[in-house]
Amino acid sequence: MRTPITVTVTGAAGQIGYALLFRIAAGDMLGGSPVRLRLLEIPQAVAAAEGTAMELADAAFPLLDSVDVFDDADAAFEGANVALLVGARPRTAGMERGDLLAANAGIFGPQGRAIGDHAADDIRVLAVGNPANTNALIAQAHAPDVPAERFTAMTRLDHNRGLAQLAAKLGVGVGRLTRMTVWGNHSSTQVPDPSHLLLDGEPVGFAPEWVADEFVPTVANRGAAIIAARGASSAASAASAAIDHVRDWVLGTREGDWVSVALPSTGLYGVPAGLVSSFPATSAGGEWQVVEGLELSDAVRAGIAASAAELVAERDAVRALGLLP
Ligand SMILES: NC(=O)C1=CN([C@@H]2O[C@H](COP(=O)(O)OP(=O)(O)OC[C@H]3O[C@@H](n4cnc5c(N)ncnc54)[C@H](O)[C@@H]3O)[C@@H](O)[C@H]2O)C=CC1
Ligand SMILES: O=C([O-])CC(=O)C(=O)O
Repeated sequence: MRTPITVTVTGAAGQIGYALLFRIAAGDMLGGSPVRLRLLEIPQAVAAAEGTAMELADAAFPLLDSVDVFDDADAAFEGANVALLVGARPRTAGMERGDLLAANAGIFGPQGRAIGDHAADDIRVLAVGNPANTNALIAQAHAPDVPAERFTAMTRLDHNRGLAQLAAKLGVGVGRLTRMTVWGNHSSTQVPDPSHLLLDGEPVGFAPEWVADEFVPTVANRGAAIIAARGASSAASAASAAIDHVRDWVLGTREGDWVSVALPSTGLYGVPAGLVSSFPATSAGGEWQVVEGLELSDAVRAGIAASAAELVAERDAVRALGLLP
């Protein structure tokens, strides 16, 4: 039997956690490797996480080696090869963006430190909890001994939402489409960009008016549309996107395709170095490589700059609160 891979999931008793854990345990994320799950929750939600652990046992997944529940980050990240940071402080009525950033810095800073102190040397981190990009940056800044590029944030749901809209527009299955791109922050300033899309390997053009007036707003506001329809934010689709992100990172992206990943910028495409921003990227050998040299329209270039400015403002707000080392 292959060596089990240790996966720590925070916010395990939440709605994304409930969808995510069963997919991981079923073997959807790690190419058939056995998995050890370590679940982190706040003390009030530990009982609920224990209940989910009981259900995971009852599903009798052949690849599930063990499930342990913790309310202590140091213990939860011990030996972790993959960390899925899903638990976050949601925005509540009357809460300013600065309050939200501060509350989450109080979660992601200590978790970053615990990852640096306790995780395995090959740790790979995906921040899902919002504001995901800045939460990834905060965690990364608290783990200086871990290579910065091991900290990523999730824009794969936006990427997949974009693919779904394009497939519907073209009247084809999503499996025939490659090279969708999302740039920037996982927020309403994100830049969904279909300009490099291929259908069966061939370029497809879209009217700039349709892209600007329908496609971009539909993808960027899809999270809010789901909340309006469901009365709760996207959960199973978010879990599915997290599975896609980690699977592609560990096992590699498809030949000829790329995906959207928020990772620490090296300055490419004018995004200030260090910000965790979404780029088109391929993965091979367990490492993301940003796709370089793409030609960008003026609209996309301006959108990337505006989304980067929002990320700078988020970073500076956290820094001003003394929450970045
Ligand atoms: N990046 C993306 O594309 C998406 C991100 N999200 C975000 O994912 C996050 C989770 O969403 P849901 O599962 O629907 O929320 P939820 O509220 O159902 O669950 C969150 C869980 O996190 C736990 N938690 C809070 N603080 C924690 C801490 N310090 N350590 C461990 N656990 C902690 C809570 O007890 C709760 O069980 C939210 O921030 C949401 O906005 C949601 C959809 C898409
Ligand atoms: O909008 C939200 O609150 C949840 C989210 O990040 C998304 O669905 O993209």
